[in-house]
Amino acid sequence: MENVNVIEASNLTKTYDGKGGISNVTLEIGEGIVYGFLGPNGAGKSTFVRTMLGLLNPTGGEGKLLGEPIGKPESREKVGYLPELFRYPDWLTGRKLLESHAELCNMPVRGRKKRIEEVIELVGLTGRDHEKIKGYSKGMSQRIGLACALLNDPKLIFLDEPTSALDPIGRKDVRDLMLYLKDQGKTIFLNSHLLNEVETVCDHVSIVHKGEHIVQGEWRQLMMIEAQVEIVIAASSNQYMNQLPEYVKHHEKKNDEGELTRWTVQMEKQEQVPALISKLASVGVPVFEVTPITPHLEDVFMHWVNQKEEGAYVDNL
Ligand SMILES: Nc1ncnc2c1ncn2[C@@H]1O[C@H](COP(=O)(O)OP(=O)(O)OP(=O)(O)O)[C@@H](O)[C@H]1O
Repeated sequence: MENVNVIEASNLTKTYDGKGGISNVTLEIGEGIVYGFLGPNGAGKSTFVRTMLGLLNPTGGEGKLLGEPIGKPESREKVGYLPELFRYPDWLTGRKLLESHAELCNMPVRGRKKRIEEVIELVGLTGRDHEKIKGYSKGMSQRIGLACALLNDPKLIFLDEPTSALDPIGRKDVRDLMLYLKDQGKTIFLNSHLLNEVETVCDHVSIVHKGEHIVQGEWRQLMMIEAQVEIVIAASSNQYMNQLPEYVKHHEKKNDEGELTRWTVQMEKQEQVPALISKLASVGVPVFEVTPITPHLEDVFMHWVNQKEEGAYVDNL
């Protein structure tokens, strides 16, 4: 099967009287990807999504959803959207809201009831769907919003900060739902300011900051901002650790564990890790353990923001 891009943006820009918004976003997202659009409040995430959905007119560039130019109603036919701030008529019950949504999106009458049951179950509102939205908690409101976004069985789903109003259990439920949708082959575009949320569910990530598209790539690769490892060696080899090769930027003894000692060693690149291990082995240092140290998520984020500010070309890793 031909691999079609589900989302395409080319220098897409939307500013408000020349200010704010988001500028020059270029990206391509294939089918079945969970894509994280990560940035702090005000970075331009909602502006980008609303522009892609044709709710705002771009001030520059182009975009396509499922092969159709943005702005055309066809581009939205198989798209679901959970806005960040939404208000539904709260005198309706959850079920009535879904029924009116089914009407709005022209769902065939046959099969509607079944689909409504399905989404109610999917978002965990079974048994609460006959209650008025007025009495829903924040978490339940978010769930009914998700149910609306999924009702038409979309191929592509935009979720704008879907867990920001939720407690840890609610967050986990939404995360599990995203993973379930991914398993179903859906493409998900997730706006989030939560590093940890993006890390848990997204394969690919864009980092956005102050209206700028900073970097994009596989999250695994974006995380490799430095190569830091913990090494456990025989205590008798400690002396050698003061004569490490030049590419070792920093090293520090963590603790003594009887016959063994634990060190942290920092290099510039991941590729230098095997070289260091060979070097240690070649001079007879017994290495018992080498464990990569994952950088803090905040450090990863700031690393890429600083790179951009220093003018480095960091697009498309
Ligand atoms: N309608 C508007 N008129 C003027 N400026 C706007 C408008 N909407 C957004 N902005 C500005 O554009 C920038 C990006 O806002 P946007 O809401 O897209 O960011 P965001 O990353 O989604 O943040 P948040 O998660 O807080 O909504 C901000 O500086 C914001 O003040």
